[in-house]
Amino acid sequence: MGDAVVGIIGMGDMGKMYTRRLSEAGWRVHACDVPDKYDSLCDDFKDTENVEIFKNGHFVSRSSDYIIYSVEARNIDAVVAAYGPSTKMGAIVGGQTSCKAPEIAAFERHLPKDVEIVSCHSLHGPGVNPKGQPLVLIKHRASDASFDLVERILSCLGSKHVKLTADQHDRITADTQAVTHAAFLSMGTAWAANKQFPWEIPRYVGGIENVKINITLRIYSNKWHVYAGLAILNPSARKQIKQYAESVTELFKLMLGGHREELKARIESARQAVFGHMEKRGDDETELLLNDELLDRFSLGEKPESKERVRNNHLSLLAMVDCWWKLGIVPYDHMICSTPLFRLWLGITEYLFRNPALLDEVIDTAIEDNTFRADDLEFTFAARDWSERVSFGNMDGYKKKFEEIQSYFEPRFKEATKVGNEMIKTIEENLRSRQKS
Ligand SMILES: NC(=O)C1=CN([C@@H]2O[C@H](COP(=O)(O)OP(=O)(O)OC[C@H]3O[C@@H](n4cnc5c(N)ncnc54)[C@H](OP(=O)(O)O)[C@@H]3O)[C@@H](O)[C@H]2O)C=CC1
Ligand SMILES: O=C(O)C(=O)Cc1ccc(O)cc1
Repeated sequence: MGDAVVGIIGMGDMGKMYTRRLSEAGWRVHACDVPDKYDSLCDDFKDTENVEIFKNGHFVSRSSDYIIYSVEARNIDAVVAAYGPSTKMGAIVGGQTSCKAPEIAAFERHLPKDVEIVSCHSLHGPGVNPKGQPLVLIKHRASDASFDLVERILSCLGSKHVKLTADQHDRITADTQAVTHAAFLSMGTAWAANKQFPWEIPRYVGGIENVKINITLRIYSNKWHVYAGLAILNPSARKQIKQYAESVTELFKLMLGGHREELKARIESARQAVFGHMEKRGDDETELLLNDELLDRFSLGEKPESKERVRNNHLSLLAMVDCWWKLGIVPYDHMICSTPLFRLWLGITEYLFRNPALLDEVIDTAIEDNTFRADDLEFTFAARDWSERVSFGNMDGYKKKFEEIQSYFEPRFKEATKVGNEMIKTIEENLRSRQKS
């Protein structure tokens, strides 16, 4: 490989994943975490060729040609302030944080002027194979040659390079990530509030419900700071999450009031705005992202004996499409820059909205069936509460709530991660083979 040394500051899940893949591809990697983890990191990487662990970011910065900050978004300013001035003259610096506005601001504030800036963002978690997944690259302050070098270095991930500005990145990820997480966080909050493990209740098992359960558990098994950072530090995210909470509230009020025609008309307008273009095309691309057989395969619980699907009003999905409509978002426009969770989320909303019989059933259920009222009430409270914590920029409040619910679901994480990984892998393979054919 070339002579360039890659520096990684922050050896958490993402930093380690990058270090392993880059070093396997033959790049020399200089890495560090906080000084307390020096010994354990040295131990972890003692047999890994091409990797050298350093005590802190000064040593990494002064000796590396492309330095990637892979730390918590909320710490980015302090960490760049500490190590940025030690950057090797003429080196390139980037970051892996999920929200670029604060990262770029920190680079501009603290890096010497001779240092170039090319940032990145892998749009998947550390446990997902990066091959074929989108990797956003941001040429913020760099020559073409430096940008080419970064592309060459990161090409070993096998990801799809998506070139954006920092601003475009934040607007798209607010649509794809922040609001998607808000929906799943709210589902988990409602289940915990009602003391449910949804896979243990027969009416929750199967199809769309499997995706809801697996993704919710996947999110809660992760670190709070990832989700807090990308929601609270991204200025566009607040508006999306707030609209989602408003859509949930307004639709729930229509259901409670028994306003069938109004509910129906509103859902139809949202459907037209988000999925209407597909009806007009009639080509292969309009095939559904997900199907029954695929959706039914990944369950944490036993499927009930009776084949009959249990009705649900799917408030969380109705509100998502309502929210996209109100904000003028066409989610398919963001596919090039989407995460596996977003594709699954879009997959299940599409599954509902492009099936007229199912959508009619959902409306009937919403108006006539009281079985879900308690769940929907808690879900509505939850969506609003998450939105408020995000709007107030309340990191501590976010952490407290997240960790409380996390501990409720904790006993099932091991199994859920296994099933969730398998689900993502299979569904992604299915999507890929469809794109090829
Ligand atoms: N997890 C995911 O799915 C994805 C995350 N990201 C983004 O990547 C970044 C890293 O995420 P992830 O790896 O999951 O998080 P982790 O918490 O696993 O890793 C961050 C690491 O940075 C360390 N760190 C903090 N301050 C310093 C410092 N001054 N010097 C050196 N190391 C430091 C942390 O130590 P300590 O714990 O002691 O603070 C921690 O080990 C985040 O910004 C996240 O938003 C991007 C794509 C996917
Ligand atoms: O797919 C998702 O939305 C995830 O939850 C994983 C994730 C988290 C943070 C990122 O910056 C990118 C991907």
